[in-house]
Amino acid sequence: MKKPYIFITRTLPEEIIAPFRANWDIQMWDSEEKPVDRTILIQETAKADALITMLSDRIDEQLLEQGAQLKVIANLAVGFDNIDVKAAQKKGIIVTNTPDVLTETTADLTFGLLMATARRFIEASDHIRNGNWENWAPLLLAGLDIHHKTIGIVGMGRIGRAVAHRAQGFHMNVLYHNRSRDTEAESALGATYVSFEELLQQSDFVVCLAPFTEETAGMFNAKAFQTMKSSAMFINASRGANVVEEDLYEALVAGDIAGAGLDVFTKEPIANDHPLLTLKQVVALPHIGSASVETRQAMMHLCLENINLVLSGQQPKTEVK
Ligand SMILES: NC(=O)C1=CN([C@@H]2O[C@H](COP(=O)(O)OP(=O)(O)OC[C@H]3O[C@@H](n4cnc5c(N)ncnc54)[C@H](OP(=O)(O)O)[C@@H]3O)[C@@H](O)[C@H]2O)C=CC1
Ligand SMILES: O=CC(=O)O
Repeated sequence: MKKPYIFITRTLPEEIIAPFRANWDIQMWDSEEKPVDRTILIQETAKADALITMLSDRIDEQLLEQGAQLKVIANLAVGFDNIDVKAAQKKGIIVTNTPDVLTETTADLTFGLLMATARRFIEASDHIRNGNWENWAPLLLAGLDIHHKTIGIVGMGRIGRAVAHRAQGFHMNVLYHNRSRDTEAESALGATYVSFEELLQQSDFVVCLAPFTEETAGMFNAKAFQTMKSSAMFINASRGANVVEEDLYEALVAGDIAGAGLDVFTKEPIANDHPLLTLKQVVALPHIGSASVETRQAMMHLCLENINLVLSGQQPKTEVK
């Protein structure tokens, strides 16, 4: 019998893939960093029983139309805004993602990014490397305190709750905003539910962890930044398109807010001459929220496990509904 054909849109470590080669015919795009050519992806989709995709791959209706025998798409991410899930479901194709296994790692990075922005880690490191450190000085690279401040989390889901847990350790006052209240998070984390506007008005650190959807697109715009305290900082670790980047730039230049920590951008990779990158009060990271070796391996294992379950007629562990 013909083995199922699996196409992976980036090169993943062979030791993770190897155990599956006995039962599956597996091909990988031959680059770890460069995205697969669209034409190749279309050709591969036409042959594949399963795809492992990256968040940078656009899986739209046109592509899905080619998937004559495609049964499952395993996205190597918890976010799935790169996939037209409705179109996949219409074709009977199951979509899976990688929740939970990346929650703590992404929360670590998000809180670290908040700290790096507030305490000016990157500027401080550059200060030494550029040979500018002349002496200890009373206000040299003085930043903002984090402990006992107010953090406002927009998107108090799995990662948001894990960030709130870290904030508790810093004795922070935790506010959150979701579309619906999470009373469990309120009692477990001492978090207070507020409207989006109240969160913006009261928080010292506004942290975006809501997924990219039609509702969240551009929710951090000029009005939002003008509602924030001028001493507050904005941290985004979910999706760049939740932010109007031109408005963020203007807000930082005008002093409407004090700084921004960004792991995600509307266009990734962001151009290295992007105006945001010219501002010293911006800490920018190349979308590395879940990037620990252990977690990326766990995400790969989960993708493979989901495919295995679907191809053997069972329910995947983490289907996107
Ligand atoms: N930087 C990185 O590398 C990573 C980024 N991510 C991003 O983080 C996101 C969150 O992941 P995770 O915590 O697992 O997801 P969850 O689904 O657990 O949490 C998302 C939260 O967002 C809330 N939400 C949804 N829509 C809105 C809205 N319109 N306004 C306010 N809140 C909203 C949801 O609550 P409710 O439904 O009640 O509104 C929910 O609490 C992912 O979608 C992904 O984009 C994830 C991993 C790594
Ligand atoms: O951005 C990363 C994800 O897992 O979603």
